[in-house]
Amino acid sequence: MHIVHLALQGCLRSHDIEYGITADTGGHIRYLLELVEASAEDPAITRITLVTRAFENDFSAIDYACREEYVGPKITLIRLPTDQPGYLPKEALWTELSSFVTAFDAWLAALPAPPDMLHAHYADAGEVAARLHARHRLPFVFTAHSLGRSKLFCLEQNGSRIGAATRAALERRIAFEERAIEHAALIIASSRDEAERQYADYHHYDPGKIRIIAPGSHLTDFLDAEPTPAVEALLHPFLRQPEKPALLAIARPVTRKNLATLVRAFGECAALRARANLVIVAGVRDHIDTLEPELADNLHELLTLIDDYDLYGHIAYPKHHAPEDVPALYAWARARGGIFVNPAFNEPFGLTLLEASAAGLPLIATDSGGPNDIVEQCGNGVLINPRHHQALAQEAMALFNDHDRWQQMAVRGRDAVRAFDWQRHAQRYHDLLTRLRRPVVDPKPITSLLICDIDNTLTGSAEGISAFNAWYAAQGGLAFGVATGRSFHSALSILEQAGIAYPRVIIASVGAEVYYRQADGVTYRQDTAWSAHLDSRWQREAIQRALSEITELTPQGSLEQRHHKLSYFSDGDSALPDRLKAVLTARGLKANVIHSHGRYLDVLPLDASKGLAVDYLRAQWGIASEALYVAGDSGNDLDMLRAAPCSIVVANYSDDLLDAPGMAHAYCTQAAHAQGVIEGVEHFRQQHARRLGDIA
Ligand SMILES: O=c1ccn([C@@H]2O[C@H](COP(=O)(O)OP(=O)(O)O[C@H]3O[C@H](CO)[C@@H](O)[C@H](O)[C@H]3O)[C@@H](O)[C@H]2O)c(=O)[nH]1
Ligand SMILES: O=P(O)(O)OC[C@H]1O[C@](O)(CO)[C@@H](O)[C@@H]1O
Repeated sequence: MHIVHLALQGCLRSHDIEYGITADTGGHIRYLLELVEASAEDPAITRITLVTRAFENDFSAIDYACREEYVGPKITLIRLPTDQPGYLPKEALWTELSSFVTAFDAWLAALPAPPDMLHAHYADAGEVAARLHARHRLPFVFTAHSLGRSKLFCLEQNGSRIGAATRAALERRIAFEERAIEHAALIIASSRDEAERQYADYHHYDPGKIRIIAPGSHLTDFLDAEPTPAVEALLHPFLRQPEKPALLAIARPVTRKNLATLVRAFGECAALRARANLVIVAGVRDHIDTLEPELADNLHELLTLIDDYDLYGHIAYPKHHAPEDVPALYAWARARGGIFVNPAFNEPFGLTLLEASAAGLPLIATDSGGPNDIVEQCGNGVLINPRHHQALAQEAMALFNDHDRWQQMAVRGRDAVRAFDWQRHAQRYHDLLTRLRRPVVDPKPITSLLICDIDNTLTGSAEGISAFNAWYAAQGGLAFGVATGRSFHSALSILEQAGIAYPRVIIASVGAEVYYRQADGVTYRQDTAWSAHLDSRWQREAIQRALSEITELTPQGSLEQRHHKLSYFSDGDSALPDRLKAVLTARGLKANVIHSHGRYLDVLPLDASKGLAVDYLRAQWGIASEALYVAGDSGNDLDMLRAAPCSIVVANYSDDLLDAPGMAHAYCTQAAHAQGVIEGVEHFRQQHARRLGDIA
């Protein structure tokens, strides 16, 4: 397979990236280079070409006009010249897109065969890919890296003065993103926040086309890093007591990264200044005033704040650093019991958080964007509102004052961050590309339907999953689907991670959403008729208001809240659901309340539950009730298990499922997890065959 990656902005080269030399030379370049390196290891990938724009420059000694650069044995970087010869920031690149497309067309025409897939990185490349798609029907994948709507929203929320030119540039970028989202065959997001919140603000948002594959990082560089004399030489001249713990930030000095709030947090908290140093690594520069205006303005603001708070001797802000200094910078901070801080107004994902975690630094990060996912998965930090500098200072002091907590976070982060792995990313990425190119044809017609819960029903045993996949592949007209409390993206992520066959249908968010797999075998389409049906009797705001007064309920994280699902943690009292229903009824409100695992409590429209969604599907597909199998293990599976005649409870069940009323007909398997599912289906098939035999 030949994959062509398009990435137009910033200073892209094969090695020694000058991060921060321009506002657009940042994480997307690291992401891209590390992705293609991992991608090239797969023998199925025969060739990878990175295509960018050639430009002349006077701000760096590197030649960015050179037409071709070797990146690796299968990887080449091609630079295509456009009408204007000089460097252009991403806001001005749109003027060159037409001539870039013309140059790309000529390059394409000279290839012996068209590439198998295009992959566009960031809005401008997304627009180029959409135009190429219109001409050549080349399928393309889109990775936004940072979405314009989230940025605009954050700037507005922050009360920043948005000039007419900035607004126009953002609106153009958003229009490009809309076109890329509309025409891409597949969108790769890095986090649930990005897939479910950031993309959701777009008119062409189509959740079924988005897959979350978290990036990796060259973690070993950071896991094994040690402080170096070079880093000491960079930092120590700034600091009166370099041995003190440090708050460390590494980010391009763009407004979105909000480094000024970090300086304010430090400058205004005397206790923090007494306790720690502040280290800000914000790109590389020779003269501030020769940088792009946004970078120069932000650096001027930082210097002014440093001066106003008189932070000399307490803060380091080196002018230069080499790529190999970066792991050593984190290690230097770890050796002093430091903390990594990312106070961005919005961070789409945040590669620095992976790097810091691997280096063993606890995190204080913005609660807006990808850090939600990273901190939840790694359990090694706290999220803060990036507008509240006092909260940042308080959290830092609390962590510095609790060495055991610091230590736990450091250990947990180093361990958990290993899940962010480029090899695994590349495997899932290639699998999706292969399926897009050669769709798997589903057997028709569907004669029976198996709906399984995911967690602890399908998952829980790797051998069980292999057996299930092999068994399912041999089933003719049986369609397999899942019904889960997870969101659609979270469900797909766990299925892909666990290596479970792609379901034909996904009933997500406890029955609140239904998605069907498309003919391409990869993407899904949401059932909008089901959503419209749920809308009719759902008063979300009023229900949420009423429940906010119930002290035994604590809302789950914001990503668990869906349009048709409100999720809480309960105090475990089994009488709580009935009390909640009474509270709602007293206000003329109605909802379905589902309690599971003793602590999760989901409030759904009266017409939504796993069971109701399964029944809707059965009716739609005309499946006979004896040909519908459902399998589950816990409380939120109860209503579908009760309703289906072929009801399978896997041996490892919980929530006293079998003692619940209406479950006498269920079959409890001997085998646990996915093996139990196979056993259950076979059991009901044999039972059915015996009955037919008896009748005959
Ligand atoms: O002075 C600096 C500043 C940054 N970096 C490196 O540059 C990368 C920055 O990546 P990231 O923290 O992810 O931020 P962005 O540059 O803003 O990258 C964009 O693209 C990334 C990849 O998709 C996403 O993770 C981000 O959220 C998105 O804003 C990291 O490896 C840093 O170590 C340096 O080496 N030196
Ligand atoms: O701050 P913005 O405008 O969202 O842009 C994000 C920037 O981050 C990057 O990913 C940096 O690598 C670029 O693609 C882009 O210029």
